[in-house]
Amino acid sequence: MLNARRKKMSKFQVVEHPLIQHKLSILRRKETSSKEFRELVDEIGMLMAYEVSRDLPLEDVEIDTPVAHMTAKRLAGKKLAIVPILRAGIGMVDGIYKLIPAARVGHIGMYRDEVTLKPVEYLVKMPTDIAERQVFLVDPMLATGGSAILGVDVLKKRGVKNIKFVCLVAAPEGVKAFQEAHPDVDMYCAALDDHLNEQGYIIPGLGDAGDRLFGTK
Ligand SMILES: O=P(O)(O)OC[C@H]1O[C@H](OP(=O)(O)OP(=O)(O)O)[C@H](O)[C@@H]1O
Ligand SMILES: O=c1cc[nH]c(=O)[nH]1
Ligand SMILES: [Mg+2]
Repeated sequence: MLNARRKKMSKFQVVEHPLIQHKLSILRRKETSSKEFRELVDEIGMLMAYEVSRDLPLEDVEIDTPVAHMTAKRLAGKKLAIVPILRAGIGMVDGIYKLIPAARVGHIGMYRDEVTLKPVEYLVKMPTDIAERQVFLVDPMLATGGSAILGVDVLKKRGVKNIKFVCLVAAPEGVKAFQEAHPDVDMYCAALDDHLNEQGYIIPGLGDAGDRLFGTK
């Protein structure tokens, strides 16, 4: 069940903004170079951040413009962190950072074992006050869901209570597994694709996001 029809299920939102959908189609094409791929992931990351940050609370602040005094708005209290799942998640950080420069960045290193498709954790580095921050956990791909689920486990183990997961391409299998494991974490993606193939790749997908970003393999 993909939507939040049951009482406790998290939100699952496909962000259908035309700019995101246009850029995603270029991203998927096999002819797209690593340079273009990096630029597009950066741009789509920024556009996704616009949607994901829509409900951030505001507070009043007194300011002076050159001609008058006014009560303006600023982001209230809640501190933010962007946490990419390495490697591919790194590609989404800068775009979000540009919009929210006060955020801190934590890193979770993980790769998928090619045979078992289970995630293997190799690095965790978080801001010391991560438990008090709202976290955007980012990774372009949600396939079986194993990496994102473990990413949220890592954050919850460190006391983080407010997490949103942001990806570009999701498979239905991964969405289902994620919602079952973490029904309290909202999910945002740019596309919900059809299925996983036998090697655990998203179909139609875009191939291996990490390899395309960094020109490996
Ligand atoms: O939902 P899952 O089945 O866990 O698959 C998704 C994971 O696979 C990819 O990472 P990969 O293991 O290729 O590592 P990389 O980013 O270093 O290439 C991707 O960036 C996700 O982290
Ligand atoms: O299709 C997929 C699945 C997992 N990881 C990727 O980079 N691509
Ligand atoms: Mg990879």
